[in-house]
This record gives sequence, structure tokens and C-alpha cells, in this order.
Amino acid sequence: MTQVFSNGSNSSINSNGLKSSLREQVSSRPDRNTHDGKEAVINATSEAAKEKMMDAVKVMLESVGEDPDREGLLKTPKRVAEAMQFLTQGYNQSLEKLVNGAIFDEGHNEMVLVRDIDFFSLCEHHMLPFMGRAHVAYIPSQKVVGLSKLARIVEMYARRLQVQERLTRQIAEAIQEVLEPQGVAVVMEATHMCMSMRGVQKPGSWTVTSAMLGVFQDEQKTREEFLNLIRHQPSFM
Ligand SMILES: Nc1nc2c(ncn2[C@@H]2O[C@H](COP(=O)(O)OP(=O)(O)OP(=O)(O)O)[C@@H](O)[C@H]2O)c(=O)[nH]1
Ligand SMILES: [Zn+2]
Repeated sequence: MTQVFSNGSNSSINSNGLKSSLREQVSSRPDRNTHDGKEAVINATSEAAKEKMMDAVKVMLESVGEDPDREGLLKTPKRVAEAMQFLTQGYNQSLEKLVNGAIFDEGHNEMVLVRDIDFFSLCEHHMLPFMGRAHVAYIPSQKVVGLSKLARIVEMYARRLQVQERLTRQIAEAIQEVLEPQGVAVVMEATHMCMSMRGVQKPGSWTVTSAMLGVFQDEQKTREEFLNLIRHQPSFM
């Protein structure tokens, strides 16, 4: 198994620091199951939460020595708040709605792989982007899921504050939950802006994480087949 970082326990993404008054104002997310048995952050989708975020952006602008009232920055708090709401919209999606019943009894029992799914996420340590590609495979037990739904599952978990290891595992566990297949394999390759733009400043580095469930974990041959398939160059490219 290719794993640059070891996953260990799936750490919680709780402790969001939202004050209780704000908690009461914001809508609670429909998908409370984070697949690690812990309750996720309440997402701020309400107008009140947006206002609160705008105030915080104004404070940040002042703190970097800017004038939030200068013309070019007047709409910045609103833009940033809306961008953050977009980038964290995954908290407000549910697996059930996303799959939308697109599960088909095909009697197919061979590997299905969707490769090169682009994703953008935010690391929970610095709230800076990390982005790359996901490769998602499963071996059905008769049932298959609409192919786009695999990419939508990647998207739902990527649009949250994440660490790459947890993101990888959540995608695998979601597919397991939806399809109960013989196995699931997810590999994610990503570059982290917090390691490129700042901190250790290593722009060329990238991180590979994997999560293997069922037959992908138990059978080396199956795992190798998957790893070979994600490496080979398609003939149409
Ligand atoms: N395992 C893991 N670590 C991550 C991920 N994204 C960011 N990090 C790391 O989180 C760590 C946070 O380390 P700290 O020492 O608390 O924070 P810091 O002082 O900003 O660390 P530096 O980035 O080394 O400057 C850093 O090593 C980051 O590289 C991720 O997806 N997975
Ligand atoms: Zn980071």
C-alpha cells in the first residue's frame, strides 16, 4: 500500500470554536455521519453566519495593516465569506441525496475504477488549499453506482476542512456504506499550499495517501491490479 503518511486514528474535525449563539443561528448539516463516528463541524450557511465571517475578514484586513474601507477592499469580506461557504459546502451535503438512488443491480463483479478525479480541498491546519487527483475503485457485489457519483463523493468530502488521510478514508468508507461492495480502494495524490507557499516551502513535493477496504486490503493481487491500472497511460491520450 502506498502511504506517505500513516492514517492512524481518524482524528475528529470537531472543536470548531463557534460560539453557542452562532451555533444556534446556523443551520445544522443534514449529513451528521462523518464515517468516523464523530459529529462534524456545524456549517455556517445562514446570513448571520455569513455576517460573522465578514466581520472576521474585516479584522484580518485591519490586522495585516490594510484599510477595509478602501474602495478595492469594500466587497472583500463578502467575497471571502461567500468563497469560504463554497469551499466548505460539503458539510451541508448528504450521501443519500448525492447518490440520488443511482444504484443499479447489474450483476457486475469486476473492478470499476474512476481515475484522475480532480479535487480541491482546504487543510484544517492552515486553511490553505491542497489539490490534486483522486483514483477511486471498487469491486461490486452485484450492485454498481452511477460513475459520476464517485466523483461527487470525492467532492463532498473535499469541500470541508480536511487532512488528506482522513479525506481518503472518508471517501472509501462512504462507497462501502452506499454499495457494500467486495472492496474499495482510494488513492489521492496532492500538493499542499501550506508546504509550498509558506512553512517549509517545498513546492515540488506531493503526498500520496491510500485507503484499502475489503478485498483490496486482503488480497495483494487485487491491490496490485488497482495500482497498475492507476499508473498505466490510456491509449486515447
Ligand atoms: N498529515 C497531514 N499533515 C498535514 C496535512 N496538511 C497539512 N499538514 C501538516 O500539518 C502540520 C502542522 O504542524 P504545526 O507544527 O502544528 O504547524 P506549523 O508550525 O504551521 O508547521 P509547518 O507547516 O511545518 O510550518 C504541518 O506539518 C503540515 O505540513 C495533511 O493533509 N495531512
Ligand atoms: Zn496546512
